[in-house]
Amino acid sequence: MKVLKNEKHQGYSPVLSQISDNQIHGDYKESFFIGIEGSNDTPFCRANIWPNPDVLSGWQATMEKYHQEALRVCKAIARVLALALNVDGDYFDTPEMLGNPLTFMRLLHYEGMSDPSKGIYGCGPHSDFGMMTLLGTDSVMGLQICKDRDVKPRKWEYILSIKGAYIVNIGDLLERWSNGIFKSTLHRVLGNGQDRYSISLLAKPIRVYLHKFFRHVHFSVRLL
Ligand SMILES: O=C(O)CCC(=O)C(=O)O
Ligand SMILES: [Fe+2]
Repeated sequence: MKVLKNEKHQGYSPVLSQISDNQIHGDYKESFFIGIEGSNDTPFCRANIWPNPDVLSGWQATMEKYHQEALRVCKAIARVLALALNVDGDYFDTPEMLGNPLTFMRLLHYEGMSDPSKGIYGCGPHSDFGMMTLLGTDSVMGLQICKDRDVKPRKWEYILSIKGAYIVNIGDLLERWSNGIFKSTLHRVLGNGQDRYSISLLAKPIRVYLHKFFRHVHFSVRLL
C-alpha cells in the first residue's frame, strides 16, 4: 500500500499494528498519522505521506488547514492554562514551549467489540506524552477516563462527545511543567461493535529542555 507508514510512523497503520503501554494485544484501530513538516531541527520533521490526489482530491490541503487551525486552538487553550497558573498569558509561547511546536495529528477509526477483561481495546489505557491533546470525535461513545490511576480497581467513566466541541486531554508534559497542578489524564477507548471515528492532535515543543523542567518545578513550588 502506497500510504503505509514510514519509520517515523507517518502514514497509514492498520488494525492491531499499535500496542499501547503494558498491553499484549494490538489496538482495534487503524490510523493515519500526519506530522509537522519543515526545516525544524528534529528527526520527527520530515515529509508526510499523502494519498494520491487523483484518488482523494483536495484531501492534503484540507488536512493541512485543519492541522494549522487545531494548533491555533491549542495555543489559545495554552493561554488560558497559563492564566490559570497565575503566570503571563504568553508563558507557553516561548520557543522552548509551544512557540516551536511539534504536533502529531492522527485520524483514527475504531472497530470491533472491546473486552477489557481480556485486554482487548479500541485503544489500551494510556496517558498522552505531550502538553495537551485536542480530540474531535463523532457521536459514538467509546472514550473513557480514569480520574485517579492509583485507586484500585480503577474506575472508568465515559466521556460524552459534545457536538461542535473538542475534548482536551492534559498530557504528561503539562503535568510535569505545572508540578502536578494539572493532571495528565489516563484514558482508553472501548469499541462497542460500531465504527467510531476521531481526530487527535497532540501538541508539544519540538525539543524538551531539561532546564525548563527545573525552572517550572521552582515556579510550581512557589505556587503551592
Ligand atoms: O479516539 C479517541 O477518543 C482517543 C484517542 C487517543 O487517546 C489518542 O490519540 O491519544
Ligand atoms: Fe490518548
